[in-house]
Amino acid sequence: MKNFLSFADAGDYKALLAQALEIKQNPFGYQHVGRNKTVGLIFFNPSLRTRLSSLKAAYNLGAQAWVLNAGADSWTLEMADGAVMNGTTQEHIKDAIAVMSEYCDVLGVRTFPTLKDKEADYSEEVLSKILQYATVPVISLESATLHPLQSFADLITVAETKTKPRVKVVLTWAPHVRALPQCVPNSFADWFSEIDWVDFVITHPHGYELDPKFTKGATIEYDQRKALEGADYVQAKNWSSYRHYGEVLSTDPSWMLTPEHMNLTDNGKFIHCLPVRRNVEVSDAVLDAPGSLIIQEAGNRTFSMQTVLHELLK
Ligand SMILES: CCC[C@H](NC(C)=O)C(=O)O
Ligand SMILES: NC(=O)OP(=O)(O)O
Repeated sequence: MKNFLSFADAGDYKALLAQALEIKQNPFGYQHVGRNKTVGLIFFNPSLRTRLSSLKAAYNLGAQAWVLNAGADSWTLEMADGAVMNGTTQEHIKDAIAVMSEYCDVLGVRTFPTLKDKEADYSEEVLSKILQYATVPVISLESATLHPLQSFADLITVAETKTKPRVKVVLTWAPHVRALPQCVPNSFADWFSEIDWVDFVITHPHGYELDPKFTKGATIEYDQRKALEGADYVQAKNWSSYRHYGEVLSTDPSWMLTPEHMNLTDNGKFIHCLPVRRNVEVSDAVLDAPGSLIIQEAGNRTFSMQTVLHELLK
């Protein structure tokens, strides 16, 4: 593993999953790997789970860690190569990333999409610059198109709770009051389309089709109720349109997940990456039900990150 940016970087996902389940059972058993190492975390956007679970993962592994909120704690960064920096930007990203690489052994970076410039976002323009200038391995803490640490934690959660050899996993779109990135659903599809013991279904209104490069192997079902029939796991998440880039095409409240929706499943368990707009995306009754795994799923963010750090630092 050189960097951790997508499912492809997981390599043998079965081995990585087994390692994660072992680390979860023995979280302090690998401190020789992190001793005398430093984890750097740069956030260009807000975070609770990713920020805190990454620190916890570093400490579990015996490493030190620092966090930088780009633009708030640091100088205003210039992203354009060749720019004449006589305006409001005070430091070029090429200098900032090269310098931060001097202060850590692995660099985690969160860089959300613009949701305005589809070409820039889907070419991962900012992450590509970071990869170009970093001199240490890079971990995506959610990039412009993917969120691999979240999807890996989701896989850990499903694997450790499933009671059947093969499970039906459904990703359903949910309404929201804002335009959100496609990163979480793209990444969930990037991972769950490839797991050989999962039947993977994506359901959403017309116009919310994700980039086909992530949804190969998934069944796309526009009828949410039909998609939910017999599901073992349901992940709800809002995303803005990929085709009509960044647009909110629907706020249809009938897509909000309720117990009536979950009654269509096969005693299905519920997951959501959080943060969630309660009673807009998903009802309290679903989020707080015995079959809701949202807190266990959030807890598994520590172990997805700790496993990746172990692979990159060992
Ligand atoms: C983990 C989720 C992060 C982000 N959520 C919001 C609210 O921006 C998203 O939807 O990608
Ligand atoms: N799920 C997740 O990544 O949460 P944060 O955005 O709070 O880190």
